[in-house]
Amino acid sequence: MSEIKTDNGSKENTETPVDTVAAKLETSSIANKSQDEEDKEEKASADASLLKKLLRSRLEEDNSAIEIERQNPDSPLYSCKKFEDLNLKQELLQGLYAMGFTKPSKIQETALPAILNDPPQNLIAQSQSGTGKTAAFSLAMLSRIDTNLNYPQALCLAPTLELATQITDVVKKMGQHMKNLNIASAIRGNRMPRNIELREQVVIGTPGTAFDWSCSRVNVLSLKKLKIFVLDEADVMIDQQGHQDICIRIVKGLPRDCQVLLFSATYKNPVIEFAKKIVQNPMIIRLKRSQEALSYIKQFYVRCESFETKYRSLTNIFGLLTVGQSIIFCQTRKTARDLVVRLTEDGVPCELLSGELEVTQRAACIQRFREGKCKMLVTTNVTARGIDVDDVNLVINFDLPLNENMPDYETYLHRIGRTGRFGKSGVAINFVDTNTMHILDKIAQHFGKPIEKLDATDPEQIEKISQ
Ligand SMILES: Nc1ncnc2c1ncn2[C@@H]1O[C@H](COP(=O)(O)OP(=O)(O)OP(=O)(O)O)[C@@H](O)[C@H]1O
Repeated sequence: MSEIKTDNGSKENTETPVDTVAAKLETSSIANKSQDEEDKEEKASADASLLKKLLRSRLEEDNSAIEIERQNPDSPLYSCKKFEDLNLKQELLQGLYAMGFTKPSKIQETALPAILNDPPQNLIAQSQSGTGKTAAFSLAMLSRIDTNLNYPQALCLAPTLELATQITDVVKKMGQHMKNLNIASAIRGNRMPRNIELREQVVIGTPGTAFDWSCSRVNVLSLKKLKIFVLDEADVMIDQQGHQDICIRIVKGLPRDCQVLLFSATYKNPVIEFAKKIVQNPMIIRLKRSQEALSYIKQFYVRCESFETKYRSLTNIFGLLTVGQSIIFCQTRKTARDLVVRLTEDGVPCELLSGELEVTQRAACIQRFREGKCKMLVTTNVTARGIDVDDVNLVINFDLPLNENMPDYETYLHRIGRTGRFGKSGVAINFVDTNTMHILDKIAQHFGKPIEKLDATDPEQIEKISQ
């Protein structure tokens, strides 16, 4: 059962006869927006990040390789296999144990020795979501501050209020045994009286409010005594209007010896450029996603020139294959919605997961999928990043993942990596047309794995793919 919020804010049950589904989707508030607006994924990347955090149940560890770049050859380069070897304050170790952390994650093994060292080392770290970045910088902030001093010593910025709140929760948990630890939230709605300086040692918030508190109007947050500045979700940050400039202005106000750490889940060019403006002489650590999963996935492509032919191919495939759980990826919210409407009209049970839903509704939808209550999920790029389900054995790229008309390899890997997890076999089928055939070729080349042609009208071929 799913719920969709209507214009008047009331929630309705969408487990209704087929003919009303389209109408319901159409009446959802976002469905009335213009195409441009609805396909805009700006806020969606922050939402997706939050979604991942809400849904995450464990650390995402695989056989990723660490790549390190150092500008200062004197900075320490060793990996630390135990938290006990990091010279942490006892109460911080207790906090880690209370959180159930027994040993550092892969990114923490490499990043922590460098960032906890003296003199402080600046760092740019990139690894996918769920690999322990938040825990790493929370530990760094809590290690650097002196709780006997009542002024801000650590500042951490995240792109949205919700993401900042998630970080605050982690820092609170980790610092639960530290006496006199106080944390301030520099987020919208937290009003501060003018000219009364903050006494909290850690400040966590969003760029706009932090800037307001420090550089412009209220003047309650002095940057001058900060020992550590953390910028989280740099990739999401640059999607948010104006955040880049504000961050750069805040960094300009930091003392020279303030340690700067920047974290990002991706490492595309705009992120690198932004990172380099913020962080001087950084050590750069990147955790490269393992491509091992691809060995367990059979990849195919079907030539389809229109929505109609894609739809027919899809129904042929589902008519002939025994599918456990499947995810169908579309490029836009509109395509995803149109597809769900058609499938529902034809009596195929499926659910729509897209940016049209509130974050909590999305989390509930993914939860139903995880529990196996929903077997087929139709979704868009960004919103699907929180999905972590072990039983998906078929992924269909109704549209190939593109980034400014170029193949988006990372997203491709991420999408089809949803099948073939933990050595199970999976199938990925790509629908391509004349305009995207060259994109598929590039994807096959990039990963060095063949993508076989499939005739979706030939029952024998379809049956063979699952054997
Ligand atoms: N060393 C560890 N041992 C066990 N669990 C850990 C460890 N470090 C982090 N975790 C847990 O793993 C999950 C992911 O960690 P964390 O949120 O720090 O990752 P992240 O890379 O910051 O993800 P995101 O980019 O989505 O914020 C969390 O549930 C966290 O509590």
